[in-house]
Amino acid sequence: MSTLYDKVFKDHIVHQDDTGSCLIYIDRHLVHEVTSPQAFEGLKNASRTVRRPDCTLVTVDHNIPTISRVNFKNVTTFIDQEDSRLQVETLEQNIKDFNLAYFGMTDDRQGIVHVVGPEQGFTLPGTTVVCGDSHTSTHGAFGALAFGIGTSEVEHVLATQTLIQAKSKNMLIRIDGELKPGVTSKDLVLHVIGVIGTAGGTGCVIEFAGKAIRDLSMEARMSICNMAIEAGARAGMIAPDQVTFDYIKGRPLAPKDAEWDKAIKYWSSLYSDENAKFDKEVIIKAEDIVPTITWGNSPQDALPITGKIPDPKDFTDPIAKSGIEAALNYMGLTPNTPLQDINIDKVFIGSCTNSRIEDLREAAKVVVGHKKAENIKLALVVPGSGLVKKQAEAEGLDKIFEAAGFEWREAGCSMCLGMNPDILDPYERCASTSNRNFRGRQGALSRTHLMSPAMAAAAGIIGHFTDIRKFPYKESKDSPKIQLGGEEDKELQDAVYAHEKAPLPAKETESEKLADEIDDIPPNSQAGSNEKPAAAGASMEKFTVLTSVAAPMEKANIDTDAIIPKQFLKTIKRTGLSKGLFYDARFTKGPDGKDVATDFVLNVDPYNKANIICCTGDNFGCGSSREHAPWALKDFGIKSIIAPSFGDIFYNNSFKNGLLPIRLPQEVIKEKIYPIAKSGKQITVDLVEQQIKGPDGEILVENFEVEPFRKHCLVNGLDDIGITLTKSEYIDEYEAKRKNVFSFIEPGCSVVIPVKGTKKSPYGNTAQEW
Ligand SMILES: CC(C)[C@H](C(=O)O)[C@@H](O)C(=O)O
Ligand code: SF4
Repeated sequence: MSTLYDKVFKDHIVHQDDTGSCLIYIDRHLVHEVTSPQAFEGLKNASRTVRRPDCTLVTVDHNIPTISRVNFKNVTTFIDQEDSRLQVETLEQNIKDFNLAYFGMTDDRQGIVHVVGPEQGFTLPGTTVVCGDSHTSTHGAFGALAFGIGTSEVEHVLATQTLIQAKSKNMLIRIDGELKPGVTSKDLVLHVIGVIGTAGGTGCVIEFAGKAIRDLSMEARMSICNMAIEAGARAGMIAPDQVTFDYIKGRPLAPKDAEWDKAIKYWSSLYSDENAKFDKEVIIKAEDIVPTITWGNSPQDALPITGKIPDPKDFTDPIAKSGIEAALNYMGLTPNTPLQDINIDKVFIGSCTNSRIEDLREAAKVVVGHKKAENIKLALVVPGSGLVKKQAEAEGLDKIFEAAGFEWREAGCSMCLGMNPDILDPYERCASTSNRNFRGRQGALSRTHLMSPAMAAAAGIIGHFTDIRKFPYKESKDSPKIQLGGEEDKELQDAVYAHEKAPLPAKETESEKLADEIDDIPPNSQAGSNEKPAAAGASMEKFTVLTSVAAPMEKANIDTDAIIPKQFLKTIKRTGLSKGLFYDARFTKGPDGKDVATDFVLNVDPYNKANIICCTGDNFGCGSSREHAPWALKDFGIKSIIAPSFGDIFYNNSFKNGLLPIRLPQEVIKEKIYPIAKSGKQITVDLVEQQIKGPDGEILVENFEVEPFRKHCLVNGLDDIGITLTKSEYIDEYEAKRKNVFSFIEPGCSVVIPVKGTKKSPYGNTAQEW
């Protein structure tokens, strides 16, 4: 009895060593400019090549301006921001150096990686899909095992086409029944995150199932899996079905003819067996979901549009209470204000969550015949790819938006993250279809509220948040017919906070037991320590015993945007990031515009020299896959972080950089470690003994958990690309089998056709005009 995830994982195991650590094969690797420069540099330094250029597809999305490209000549003249330009130029140079398939800015196929992959048929059911980007979870909508990775892992995949992975837990989220009119997949996923919390899926691969999911289009399914990462999950998956097959058929990189038939046969076996065991199950009734928006700085701060801003007085848990107070303060909101009374300044329709053609159609249906409200300074519509843009223009959607005063742009990440010129000014409030409402996400001091495309468009027309079910649609014969739901408000408003009070019970199941057993196996002495340093890459500083003061932090959901804000991601190096660490918390601007240090804990003696962080709140390092977060921590001198739970990608990235994240029960941290941290006394983290000791050598934690393979690498200072390359015979063997059994995914990008009017080349890259 296997789950969908179990099946896909099993079919990709290249090798499993006696520590239980698995080497899995990666079928599809998407690459963008932000998380790849250091990876390519690593390859070059080690004289390594890209193992499978045919499995590697590259585009540019985060840094590019979204203004008209009519006068585009090349990125050097087109991109004004120096650091953005350098990142894109570096990417283009790497594409040439490694001969990779690339959709550049003159190509209609360019766009946000997570829009491009599915659109091209590069993303296929049952494949493993990775990218140095957390929203790679999007591709799970096809029944692919798709997850974000850090830059070290990008390098690992480029060099070996594999990754070292531990098996995650299985979580089922079943949505029974039917969604009511006016309720979209974005409302559904925001509701789910509101209910389970941003740490609800930690350590799990979530399978979304149930009638409400089956009824959704592929694009709507993608919006759901896209945000699985916001629920803390490693990945989100939906079993492929006829809707999936119909979407893929005929796409440029999809299998054809006999290979198509062979593919369908395999893809049809990809579902969770009837009695398959899930470690966690959540069942939600679709009828209970109403249009949902966020109010705070975490995607779990989701409320029905009929609700009101929470009141900290209603919360007893000190972390939840102070978290709400801080969010209200940042967001400029007053407790108990009805959401629909809140005015906005800007609208952003776009991002890898909601920039596909169906999203634009939904927004256009709302906008048609209306004008944007007077208080709206800017309403941006940014298609997810050049092809989405073309399609929308063919349908006349651009004209509808422009007639209403909305701006129609070129494809890119745009204001989702603001690594490009599209940003909010300080204190501006935005109705946004993106996926993260973290502090400063859309610009310094920006205020982001997440919602569906129809709700964002409607807010742009009315000038404040509004219930789409009451919106006065105009002109369109196919405007949705909507009836309002019954008594939903109070109960729903409470339901979405359930996660603050009672975390979901996690029963010990088969896979958990297996994981525990694997943890008990002693480290494999063959896995690297006897290798020659050149092969095994003994390049990391060793971690054995560390004694230091621990900087106390009493906060949940410390996201990687907070650890290192977006402006510091434009570097092409791994070092020099300590200034950016917790930048918005550590610095404020003085009257002369210069940075002035705040009293943030890491600025204050003795914690300004701390090597350890002790955090009492859940989910440290949630959000983005940026490896810049551990790089910045390391640069500052932090070597270990103790917290009740971590964002999965951050946890992984930390080990790759010689940092030791330690998960401990919250009570243990609060009772035994936090008071010592607060007192400014030192603690000792002993990785060899897996113990934490107090200032007088007393044992505070007898045996903390760490996977044997990770411990082995840290204690010996081993980089795992070297270790994996010693297993290349297993990779060869797997590839031979893949060629035969999974022949339908073999062609990959080798069939990418170069842009018109240029020379042909095997991967389309050398043929492109830059
Ligand atoms: C830049 C990239 C690492 C990041 C991510 O991983 O998510 C970005 O896409 C984001 O949305 O924050
Ligand atoms: S979340 Fe935003 S910044 Fe990240 S990949 Fe998606 S669109 Fe780009």
